[in-house]
Amino acid sequence: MTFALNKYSEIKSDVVRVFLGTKLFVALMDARDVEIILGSNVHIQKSDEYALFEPWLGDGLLISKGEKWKSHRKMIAPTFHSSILKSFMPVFNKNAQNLIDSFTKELGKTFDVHDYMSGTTVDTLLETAMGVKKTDEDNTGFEYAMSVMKMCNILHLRHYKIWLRPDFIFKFTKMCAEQSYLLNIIHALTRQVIKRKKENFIKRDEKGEQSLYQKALKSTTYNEKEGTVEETASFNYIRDDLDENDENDIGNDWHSLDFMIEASQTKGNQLSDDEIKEEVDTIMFEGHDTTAAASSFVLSILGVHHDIQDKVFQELKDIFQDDLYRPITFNDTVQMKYLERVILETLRMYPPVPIIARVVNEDVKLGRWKNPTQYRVKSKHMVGPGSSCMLSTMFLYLYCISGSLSNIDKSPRGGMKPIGKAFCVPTNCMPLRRPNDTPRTPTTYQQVHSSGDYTLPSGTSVIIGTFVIHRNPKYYPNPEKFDPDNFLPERCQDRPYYAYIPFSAGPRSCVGRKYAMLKLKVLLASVLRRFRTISDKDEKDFKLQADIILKREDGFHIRVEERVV
Ligand code: HEM
Repeated sequence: MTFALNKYSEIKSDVVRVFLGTKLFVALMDARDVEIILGSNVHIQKSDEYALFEPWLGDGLLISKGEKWKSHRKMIAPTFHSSILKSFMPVFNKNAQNLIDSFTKELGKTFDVHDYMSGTTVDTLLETAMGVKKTDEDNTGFEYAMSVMKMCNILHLRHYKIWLRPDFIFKFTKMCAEQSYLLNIIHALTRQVIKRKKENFIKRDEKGEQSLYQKALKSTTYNEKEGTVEETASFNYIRDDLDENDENDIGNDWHSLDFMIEASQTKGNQLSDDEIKEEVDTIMFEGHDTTAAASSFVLSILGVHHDIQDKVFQELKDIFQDDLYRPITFNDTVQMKYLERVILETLRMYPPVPIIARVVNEDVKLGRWKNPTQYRVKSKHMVGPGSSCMLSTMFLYLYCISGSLSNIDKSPRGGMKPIGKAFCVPTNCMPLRRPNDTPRTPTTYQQVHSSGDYTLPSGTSVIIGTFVIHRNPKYYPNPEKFDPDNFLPERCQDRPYYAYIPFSAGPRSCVGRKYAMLKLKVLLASVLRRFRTISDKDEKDFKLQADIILKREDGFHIRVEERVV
């Protein structure tokens, strides 16, 4: 990633294009160009690279397109409404306590915090979004998390080793058998969960219980442009854990999956059992690995910046006062302003989803946001054979995971090792051509210095490099410095909205972002009010792993010390 960033600093280009064979990829680095794509209701189709997820996620929300995506999104978005999320607070607190118990056993040792964050995240998701409780002996969360991690590694390898992409070749590899084995574990869990919840729904329906889904729809409006749900009335039937005796308390038995099942039975919604399964798999994948990476980055980065960690602790002391270890309420999380800035800054520097890709199905003019400037490339910025440019660097990190299936299990967290600079995209230098020219052979790339009047031809795969945009000095004056104050309101106000997109933005943005922020606050506040985290490595020595989800290749190793209060 650092390599990618250095290259970007050298090139200073807002648009970079690459031909892989006849396929055109264009990377956008200017927030205003990014807005043209992400902010649009038209360019919402994911690029072909997402197709490898299909055996796992089917045609779920992450990949689906057209009317199917639109209607499912509309159905699922209300299930992440903040008032519903409040009812998850007791589960977040319980899982935070489990995490603290695990950390207590690690006192004085160096350990990889990602292992714990990953297991906890799956358990929390199962219990909140899916409504499945686990017993103390139950290892489902961990087993599932490990399977997800290994599946990501396989997908990664197929992105990188393009000859493994066609199914007719892939099915003859050992990896295919491993994939089937892992998908069996993953899908068995989702099938079992759905079956149980459906039985519950039928019982509730027979008893004539009220329809929460209908109420949720009545109390919200769906903002199609932003893909978000807005509250039009209060959900007073959902209990905040601050309320002692709420007569509208319906208990904690309702979860996103219940809503989905109920929605599927509601007139006008077409949602088959298979479709529910696809959405459950999607939510479990999207909601797990991203949050585990984000929380692990926060804990290791605070282990480096002790002054910032002390400020977080001071804020927590001010909020909890004499009762430092009491369960965290939703109201407490609203007061965690500094911790929130720490999380936002971590997601800026280490966005769990470092790249987003879309395909445009019509010509798209960039640079509409300004007077078209001269379409130019400085010759010193041209890229010669065997050298690199920003987009190939992005591919480098997308594809630079080496290793065969045999080493999946050997690496510390079931991950593979990057081969770094050994990767090279075959290139040949070519003069800049107008967008509609036909590509030359075999693979070419070059950068356009500014987006100017550039037009993305229909069929282009558009790459949005969140990681690079988040470190652009145009938007963040000192981008390599971890500074939570980047998110003070006065600093945010002049920054383009699309210069900060850890959850993507626009109609296809992350449906679980509020859930993620709430859960991160509860888990992190619970850990940080009890322990001080210490990293023996400096931030500059963090080795970032080019993965579908951004991680540390060297592992998230920290030590924890109990705080003396
Ligand atoms: C820190 C945590 C998270 C981050 C950084 C994150 C980031 C993202 C990003 C960047 C996308 C767009 C991906 C793309 O266009 O390729 C996305 C989509 C999505 N996320 Fe998240 N996410 C997080 C947590 C969650 C959680 C907790 C859930 C659910 C419980 C969730 C569910 C989804 C779903 C269903 C989509 C697909 C939405 C659509 O295409 O309509 N995410 N997320």
